[in-house]
Amino acid sequence: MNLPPPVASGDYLIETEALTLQFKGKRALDGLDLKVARGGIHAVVGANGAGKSSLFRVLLGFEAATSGSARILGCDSAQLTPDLRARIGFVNEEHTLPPWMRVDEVTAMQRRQYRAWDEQRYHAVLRNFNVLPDQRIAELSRGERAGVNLALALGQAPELLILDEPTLGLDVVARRVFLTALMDSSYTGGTTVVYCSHQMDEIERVADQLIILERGRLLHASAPDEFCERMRLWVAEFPFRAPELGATAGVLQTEHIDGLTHLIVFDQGDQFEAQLRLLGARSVHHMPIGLDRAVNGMLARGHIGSDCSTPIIQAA
Ligand SMILES: Nc1ncnc2c1ncn2[C@@H]1O[C@H](COP(=O)(O)OP(=O)(O)OP(=O)(O)O)[C@@H](O)[C@H]1O
Repeated sequence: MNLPPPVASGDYLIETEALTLQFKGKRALDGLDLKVARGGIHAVVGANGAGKSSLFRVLLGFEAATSGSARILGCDSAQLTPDLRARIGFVNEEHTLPPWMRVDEVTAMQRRQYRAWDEQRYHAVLRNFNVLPDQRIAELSRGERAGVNLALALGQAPELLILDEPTLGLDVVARRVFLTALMDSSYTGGTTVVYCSHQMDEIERVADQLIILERGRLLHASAPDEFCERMRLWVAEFPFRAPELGATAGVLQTEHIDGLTHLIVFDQGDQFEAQLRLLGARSVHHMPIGLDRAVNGMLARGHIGSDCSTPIIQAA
């Protein structure tokens, strides 16, 4: 793999410190400390309104932080030069391309603008969409527009690619193509990908690093497998009334199903069984859970509609 030279400040492509973005009456980012190392695919997840898009907007210099710092490719986000911008690709859910331009015109523009333009990579993605060169952007379907956007971003051969819910509106085949292209550009093209999505199946497939945001703060960061290994589904049978377990250490979510108590639990070892037995459980067993359920359990506790909105864990 042919990696570009390292950036300043260790080899973190993204670094934020106590980053806060305050709107009237709302705090989108709340003292966020985040480091994203070079290489791989980093998935940012969080409930609606957790601050994912706000983070991207501040990092790319589209929005000024209220306080704290945000650095991207070693440079203050508020001071990005055209040269640095050329090393960053960005795809957002709105797929904002000039609607009046033809696909071939937009492509020619990008080809001129980016010195590292990779024609092969561009066509490898675009050929999966039924897009004609003389079609105007406004005439494309939402999914086709997403495809053109991604092809353009990957053709740019960026050092860092930031994608804000890019697969919204894509059909299953297009989504697979998209994810394969992402993995290919990360593993063979040396692009570091930072990707935000609500699709856990996608993240499970492609992500090397999972970053969980909650209300503008970092709740967790690790490899997805590592995160799942720390989560367990415990199922206990209480012959009499099940005790209230919501406040028990590690318990993220409690459900009562067919007379059994189901608990999603973080970072608790075998002593958790003894704890449940002490509380009167007759039978207890546990099993691993997938990423979807694990993230769901983690986010449910701090969710805006939840009874318990205090985060249970700090960032790893
Ligand atoms: N211009 C704005 N004015 C006021 N509040 C805003 C503004 N932009 C974002 N917010 C608020 O900041 C919070 C974070 O928004 P953001 O778009 O970053 O969330 P998100 O994690 O991307 O959410 P989603 O998953 O729903 O796209 C939300 O509560 C949102 O209402």
